[in-house]
Amino acid sequence: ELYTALVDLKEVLYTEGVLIKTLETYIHAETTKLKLLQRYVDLYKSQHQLASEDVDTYVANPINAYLLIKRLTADWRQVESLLHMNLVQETVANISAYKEYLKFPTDEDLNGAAVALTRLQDTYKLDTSSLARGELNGVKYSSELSATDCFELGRQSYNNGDFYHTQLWMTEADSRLGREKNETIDKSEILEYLAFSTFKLGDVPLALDLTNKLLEIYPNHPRAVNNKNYYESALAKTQGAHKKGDDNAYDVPIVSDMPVYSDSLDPPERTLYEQLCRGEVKTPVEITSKLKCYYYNKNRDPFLLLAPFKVEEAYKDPDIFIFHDVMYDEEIETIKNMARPRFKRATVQNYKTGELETAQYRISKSAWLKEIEHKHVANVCKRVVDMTGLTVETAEELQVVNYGIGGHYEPHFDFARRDEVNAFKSLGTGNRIATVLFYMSDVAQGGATVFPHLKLALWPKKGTAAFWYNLHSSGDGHILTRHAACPVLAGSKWVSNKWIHEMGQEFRRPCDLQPPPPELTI
Ligand SMILES: O=C(O)CCC(=O)C(=O)O
Ligand SMILES: [Fe+2]
Repeated sequence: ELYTALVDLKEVLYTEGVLIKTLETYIHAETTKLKLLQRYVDLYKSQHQLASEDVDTYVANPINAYLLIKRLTADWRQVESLLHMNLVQETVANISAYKEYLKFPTDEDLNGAAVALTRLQDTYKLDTSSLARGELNGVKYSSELSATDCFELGRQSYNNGDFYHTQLWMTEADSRLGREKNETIDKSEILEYLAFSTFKLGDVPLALDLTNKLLEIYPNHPRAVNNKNYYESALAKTQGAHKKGDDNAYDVPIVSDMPVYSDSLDPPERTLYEQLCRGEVKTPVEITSKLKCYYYNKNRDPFLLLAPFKVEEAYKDPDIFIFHDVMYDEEIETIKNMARPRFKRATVQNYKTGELETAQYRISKSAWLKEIEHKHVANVCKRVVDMTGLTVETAEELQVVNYGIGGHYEPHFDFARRDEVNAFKSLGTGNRIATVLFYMSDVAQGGATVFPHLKLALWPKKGTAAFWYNLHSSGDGHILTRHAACPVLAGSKWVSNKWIHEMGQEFRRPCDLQPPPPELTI
């Protein structure tokens, strides 16, 4: 599960470096061996040539006789030992040994990275050709993808049953192949996947066309021959149906042309979420016109009188605040270094069973840090008290999160809903009353925290923190605090969460006598 965070990719890059060195060493040894053999051959040839010119004279000479025999005994043993030298075995053994202590990505990682790319493609509406050119939203970052790279992306999508992206990437592979001097993949392979995904998406005439193209290359391709027959009969049926006026045209499974990631988001929420991620939706002016920025010192802490918090209101009702410069670079470095070796793939609580499990809708790595472990962690927690006026006695430990390629967290609530099994029960401190979300990095592109119901996007800025109450003062969950972490498009995103619980806040945030409107609770 390397694709879940960028930190691990650095280790993979190191592995690649070791493999390059190993291969170079092997090639060097093999070249030296071949050069030596070449030298023997040259020597043998020149002597042999000489002998062949006048065989009788040559063998009659005792020195020549001696040399000839020596060449095929002592010298030949050297040649044989060179031939026996098994450099391949040695190299392969070395590489196997590396598997013990170097990080190698798995096929699951490859699939994860491919899914992440296609997710970015959808969320940020990236067109396939630009992506293949190494461009992300018009910014050229990486090297280009070859036809075979595009083909592999298509194949991964195909294996996931995602025919929409199979078609996109196989089409791109085909057009790239047409421009390649040294072709990196066989056209017939592309055509086979392209035809089948096209068929699955319901375009039988095009699938037949593509299959015919494949048959031009390999007239006896067994699967293509079968498919051609199948498509032709499907089309014949269709034409019959048309004549009969049957509108249900094709006798083929027509799958939806857009992939379905998770069933938890209703389509309008997904649309808003993605629009916010792309920065296409702005918070309504009725809200933004009421927002203020100010200096703040709730606890009248003498230190804070000198350096009060810089607060920016991001939303009103529910109130969402941005605190500027509340985590220092030194603290961020400490926290990152402590988290790195403990990172685990982030889990989510199964809503029905209460079990923790990994899920496609939350892809990141996270670790928990205790206050007692380092003064920097303790200072950050103390700051949370000053910022919020709440106690952190009952809060969870600091959760550090790193998002890698396409890492994201789809819309969710931080609090536990009434019908959730076991949520936070073992903690015995009540529900998550408030969230403080520290941004520990800037993000080159993507990675906003968005609140779809509020049409609000918070863009990560290193050292700032967002703060909001998840619960109404009645203790009911606030439906409008639903939020998400958009996929990271470029760069690496680091955040940490301090989740503050209900218990102990009785006098700090008194309960309201007025219950909230039912439509705002969940
Ligand atoms: O990373 C973000 O922007 C939000 C993270 C979040 O919502 C969470 O971890 O609960
Ligand atoms: Fe959250």
